[in-house]
Amino acid sequence: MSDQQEQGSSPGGRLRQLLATGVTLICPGVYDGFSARMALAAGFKCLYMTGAGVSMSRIGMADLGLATQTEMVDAAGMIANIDPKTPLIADADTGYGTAINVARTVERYITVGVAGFHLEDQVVTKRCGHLNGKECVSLGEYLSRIKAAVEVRKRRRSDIVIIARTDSLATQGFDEALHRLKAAIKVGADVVFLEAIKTKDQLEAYCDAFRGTGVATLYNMVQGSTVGYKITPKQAEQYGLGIVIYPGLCLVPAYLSITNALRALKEGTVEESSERVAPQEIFQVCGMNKIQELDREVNDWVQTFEKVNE
Ligand SMILES: C[C@](O)(C(=O)O)[C@H](CC(=O)O)C(=O)O
Repeated sequence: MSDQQEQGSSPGGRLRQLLATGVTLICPGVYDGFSARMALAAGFKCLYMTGAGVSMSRIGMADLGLATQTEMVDAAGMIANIDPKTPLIADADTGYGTAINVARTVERYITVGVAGFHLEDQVVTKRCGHLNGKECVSLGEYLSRIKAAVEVRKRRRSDIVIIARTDSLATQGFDEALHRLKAAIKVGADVVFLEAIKTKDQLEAYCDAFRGTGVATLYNMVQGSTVGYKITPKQAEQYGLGIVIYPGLCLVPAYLSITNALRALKEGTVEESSERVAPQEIFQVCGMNKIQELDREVNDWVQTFEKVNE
């Protein structure tokens, strides 16, 4: 019996079940197999694949719209399948082109087992939502992206969760941003994501606008951002937010710790570091026991087979 059959639901279905509980879904941002393994070991119910993290870890580039559809799909598929029972929300940026590119992105996210994804209205040469100088496409072009995603979901009989993100708060203001999110919901998106909320008032108005509508609201907690308004998980629950993503949760500690370790090696003080971990401990987080168990089972089977067929 496959993992999906065992759960009686698809990745999208599992994410929908979590959203239906009404409890704020706290999603750590992961960007590669290692960070995903650590988040799974920590027991999170849902993971978020940060595009910024994938861009930096996979191609060594800042979040400036350089990661391709292929790179994003590969990363998402690998992460989603480490533990298929834990749903993955993946960044789909702008969908990587026009409506037909969006359609292909969604097709491929469905195929590789992504549970939900967010699609935004920045121009294709996008940038991190917490940077200055963003540009957004027209409402019509934005909705064509959402519509393409909705159509693919329907044609594939999929229940993948479509999260409509707008970056237009920075470019056109709060009312237009809200208008875009409401329009995206009418087209068929499931969840809204107002990017780079700056103030408590904006956050409250955002939550009020969707309270009682059955539409879950996503909040992007970019810790350390000089732009975004910061809240705690407890406050997120009080606001009634549906999902909170933490894109930098793994990325920032990795940056700080690795930089320190490199500095220590450069300065010749590496041996003094007290925080050593045995390789076995890390390999175990990355599935060593299960892999070796399977290897032993196969070897035992081969031995029995050889004996019987001597
Ligand atoms: C959410 C986001 O799209 C991401 O890639 O994780 C980024 C986060 C970041 O760059 O820190 C964003 O545009 O907010």
